[in-house]
Amino acid sequence: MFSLNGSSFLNNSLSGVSKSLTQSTQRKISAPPVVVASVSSNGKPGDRNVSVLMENTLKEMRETATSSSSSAAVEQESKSTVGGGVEDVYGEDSATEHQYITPWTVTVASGYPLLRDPHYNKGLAFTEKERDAHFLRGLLPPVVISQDLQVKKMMHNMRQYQVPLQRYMAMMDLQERNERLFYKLLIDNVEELLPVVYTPTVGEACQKYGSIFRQPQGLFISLKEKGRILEVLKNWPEKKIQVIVVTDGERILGLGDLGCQGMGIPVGKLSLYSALGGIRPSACLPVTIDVGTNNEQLLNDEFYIGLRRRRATGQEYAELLHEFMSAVKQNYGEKVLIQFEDFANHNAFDLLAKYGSTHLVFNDDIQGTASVVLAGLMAALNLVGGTLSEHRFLFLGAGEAGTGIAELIALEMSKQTGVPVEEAREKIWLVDSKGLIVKSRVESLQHFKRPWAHEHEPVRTLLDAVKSIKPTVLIGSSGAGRTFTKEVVEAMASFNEKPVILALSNPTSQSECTAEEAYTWSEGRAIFASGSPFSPVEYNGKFYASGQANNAYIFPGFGLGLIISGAIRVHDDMLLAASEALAEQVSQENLDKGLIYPPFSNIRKISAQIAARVAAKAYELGLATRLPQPENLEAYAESCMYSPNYRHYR
Ligand SMILES: NC(=O)C1=CN([C@@H]2O[C@H](COP(=O)(O)OP(=O)(O)OC[C@H]3O[C@@H](n4cnc5c(N)ncnc54)[C@H](OP(=O)(O)O)[C@@H]3O)[C@@H](O)[C@H]2O)C=CC1
Ligand SMILES: CC(=O)C(=O)O
Ligand SMILES: [Mg+2]
Repeated sequence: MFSLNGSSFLNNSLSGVSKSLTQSTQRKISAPPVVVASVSSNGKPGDRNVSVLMENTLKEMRETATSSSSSAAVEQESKSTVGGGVEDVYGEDSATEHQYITPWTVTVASGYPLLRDPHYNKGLAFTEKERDAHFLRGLLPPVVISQDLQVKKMMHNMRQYQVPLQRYMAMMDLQERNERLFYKLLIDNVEELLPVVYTPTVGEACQKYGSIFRQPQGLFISLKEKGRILEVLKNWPEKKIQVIVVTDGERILGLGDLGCQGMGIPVGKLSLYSALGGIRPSACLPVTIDVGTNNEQLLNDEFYIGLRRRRATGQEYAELLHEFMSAVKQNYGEKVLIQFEDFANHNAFDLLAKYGSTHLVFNDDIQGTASVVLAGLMAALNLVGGTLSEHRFLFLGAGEAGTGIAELIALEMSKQTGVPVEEAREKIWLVDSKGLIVKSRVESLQHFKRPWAHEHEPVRTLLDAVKSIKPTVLIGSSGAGRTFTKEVVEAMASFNEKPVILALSNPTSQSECTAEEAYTWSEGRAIFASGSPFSPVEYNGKFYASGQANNAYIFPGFGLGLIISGAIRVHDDMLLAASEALAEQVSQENLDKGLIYPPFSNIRKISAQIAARVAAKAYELGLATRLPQPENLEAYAESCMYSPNYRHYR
């Protein structure tokens, strides 16, 4: 924990601040948009104590600068000329060797640094008045344009890039250059840009992260930092963190172990938290835990950015994760949301179980995916008829996504019908890489598969499982592309008037089938949605638009709901509430087009509704700490949402 280390630190550091601020305030006293501090390793930039200290000092020095009498600080300055030189400006010389001093740089972000500060930069949108007030004259060409025109220009430029990765890099550059413009662009063009900052392009970006790496985004916590994670957290410039998305890079989308290069995922997910869910960007912290990688290609890649060793496992892994979880709680408190993302299933379930009762944790792949798929199924019932428990479900893939979804469906069935969850599970079947999960395999199954081992003779292939189970709903969550073959889709279409087919695996290359395949092979009868987006498909002169069954519909609003209610734990009923809220947003017009998800263009409104329902559930369950409960949770959620429009600088 940062300590002022007695009064010597305070005195020495303040004398330096005094001088620097006196100079700043002489230059420009009015309204600095930001105070930037560069400090030694004991005083962290942005540390709450330091910030308060500096803000107070800044205020004090403004008064000092306008006062004709000499202040105590100035006296201190003039006295401290002991160690040589004309003046001991920063108190370096008057400090003994045993005292700590702080190499302060206190500046107002005006002029050139203001243009280089992504939080405050507005580029050509700085007004004439702002250009005068903030020393920007000559640093920008004469034209002043609106943020809307900047958006139009950026979109025009983006559309020139033919290669998706170039668009991704352009977006990342923009995020690093002008944060508000980045979010405005993303919010105003969400359907076009989601595939750029998120799946599928983010997958390619992670694969090539080492080569395209320019600026670090987020915190990298590796085994090298063991024993020092709290210290590392304090290096992050923002202190009021509300959401952390953390990965260890072992199961990045359906692309496998990408080690430290998985960082693209927390960065992408958090940009959606802000754009789609309205969480302030400064409250979001992307983290990658680097325990090595088993990806030989990366280990041999000279541009690889992570630890060049094989993955730590067992105690070594658990200890690092535990230190991280403890440090997060110590640094940010009980109510910071920790979203586990793209961990391999042999760690994901255990981490969720271990920290679910002590931290506000949410596994997006297990829980967020479950909630989004359940919502899609609730909407699909309007097209295919029947209740949830009147359908039969078959999954290809029995990992985090597959068993997570299956469990939430069973829970919802149980709530609707009153039958025990164990009985509800009997309507749900899963296939893994070894075939249908059946009772005779139970001993060799991982714990999360065991509840799904039903009485049935062994079945090796998906096609045989489809023929035997005759599901009404087929869900792909295997990460294995093109596994819904023509025969599989045709079989589904042979005994279902409207087969529901969800190809959840990401990115596009891993999708179990394409939209075109689903519609063509089912003769236009499939109700289809996929994890990564597909363009509309023409079949027999009719256009079919498929929806995107992706947890991006859920986690931003879900997280917002937890935050606005001050929830301290995640509960399954909150996932059900989120599913209901999302399903209700599917209009008759959407359904008429065969869509089981609403368009992303309306996502902020949808997120506010999800947030309101999740928050209401948190209050109902006694898990909310923000009291009293706001009367209108939806209006409250909307009022809390970050807006990327530029602010005016005085
Ligand atoms: N659309 C969305 O919102 C989301 C999509 N996903 C996607 O789902 C996929 C899986 O993720 P997740 O569940 O976390 O991964 P896991 O690794 O936890 O699970 C994968 C499962 O698929 C099985 N499997 C793999 N290959 C085959 C194959 N060829 N035939 C049959 N079964 C196979 C595995 O079998 P075994 O156990 O025998 O190894 C395992 O049961 C990924 O592509 C991911 O991107 C994930 C989360 C959200
Ligand atoms: C969408 C997502 O979380 C995944 O594919 O892992
Ligand atoms: Mg994921």
